[in-house]
Amino acid sequence: MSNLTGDEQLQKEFPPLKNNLILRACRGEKIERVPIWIMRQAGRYLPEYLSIRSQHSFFDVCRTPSICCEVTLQPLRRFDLDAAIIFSDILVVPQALGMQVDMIAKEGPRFAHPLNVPADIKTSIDRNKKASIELKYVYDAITLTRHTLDGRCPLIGFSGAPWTLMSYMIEGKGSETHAKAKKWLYTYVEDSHDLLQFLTHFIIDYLVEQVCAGAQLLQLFESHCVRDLLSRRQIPHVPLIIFAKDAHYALDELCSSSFDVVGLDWTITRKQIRTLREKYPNITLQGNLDPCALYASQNDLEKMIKQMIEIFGTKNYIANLGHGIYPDANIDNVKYFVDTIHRISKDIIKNETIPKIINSNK
Ligand SMILES: Cc1c2[nH]c(c1CCC(=O)O)Cc1[nH]c(c(CCC(=O)O)c1C)Cc1[nH]c(c(CCC(=O)O)c1C)Cc1[nH]c(c(C)c1CCC(=O)O)C2
Repeated sequence: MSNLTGDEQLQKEFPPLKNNLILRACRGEKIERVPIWIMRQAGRYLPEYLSIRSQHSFFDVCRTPSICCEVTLQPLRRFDLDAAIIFSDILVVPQALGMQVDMIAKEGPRFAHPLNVPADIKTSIDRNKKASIELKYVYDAITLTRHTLDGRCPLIGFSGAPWTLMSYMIEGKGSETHAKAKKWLYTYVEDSHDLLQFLTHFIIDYLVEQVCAGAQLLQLFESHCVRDLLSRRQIPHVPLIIFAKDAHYALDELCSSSFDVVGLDWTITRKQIRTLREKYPNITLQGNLDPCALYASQNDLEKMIKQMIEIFGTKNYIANLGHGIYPDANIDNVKYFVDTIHRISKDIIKNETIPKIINSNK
């Protein structure tokens, strides 16, 4: 393991951290309230984000550190969040490798030339590209944002996982079935393996550089099947979160791999959560409120939040949605979600400690 954690980051003289709740939750330490952040917390449900997007394209926002920093901090001005996540997208990686990706309004990302056959890898991907060079704008944005945060809370870096990225590179856009990408796996076994291997190395360099630039946690997005790709690699010591959407069949694998935190999507049932809690008491779980719960009345929302905290418990837990927030989310309810998680969990933790103090005085 590299010794990067404290020392190299300190050389950048980042301001001291005032709120390390989420880092403590990742380590299963004592916390005074449950930490919360929201997937896609910077995004289209915020008018101030839409205002920036009316002047800059999506990838221009990602590539301009000052604008990226501004957008990253927007949700923190409104809500009492316990982490910031650097504004970017998982598809900056295929871009860095030489593929053209455009963000089309109301449709999502589109690749100009997706991979159709293995021969396309040679023409579309430049294997000499280095994550440290091609994605420097991300590291600059991370360093600037960490300074601007002024220690308010930790900054999360992220990447798409290899199979998710490979799937996008082949499908050329989001896909329900991933049939084209899965067909590759069966038809071009060696080429698929080789591409995944290459992406794995590139992504690990990318994550390491993000930590060097100031990222204090990392989240890996794997929208499909997952295998533990990081265990033997040199990721500097920051907590690693895996969020694997639709991975209900792989939860055991995720919990027994080398991740510190397993993010659960909103379809994971209470029964499954209870089982995971019993089997893996030292794994921190993250999630998993249905993003649609934000459409509910605050009364109903509070009930759902209470239930969620009851099932997850307050220890080894990071509250979040079970998927990225939707563009039509109700902003008042987002604030209510964040504040209610804090309020309810604070009360529970207080009540848990009072009887112990009384007992110890006896
Ligand atoms: C698959 C995937 C992508 N991007 C991402 C994933 C993995 C998570 C998941 O499964 O949703 C991850 C992502 N995308 C974005 C972030 C920023 C950080 C954050 O606030 O969480 C993160 C972490 C910004 C974004 N990425 C995108 C937007 C909206 C684009 C816009 O501003 O026009 C944002 C804020 C666009 C995007 N980017 C992607 C899609 C499919 C889309 C279109 C769908 C949509 O519109 O929500 C690829």
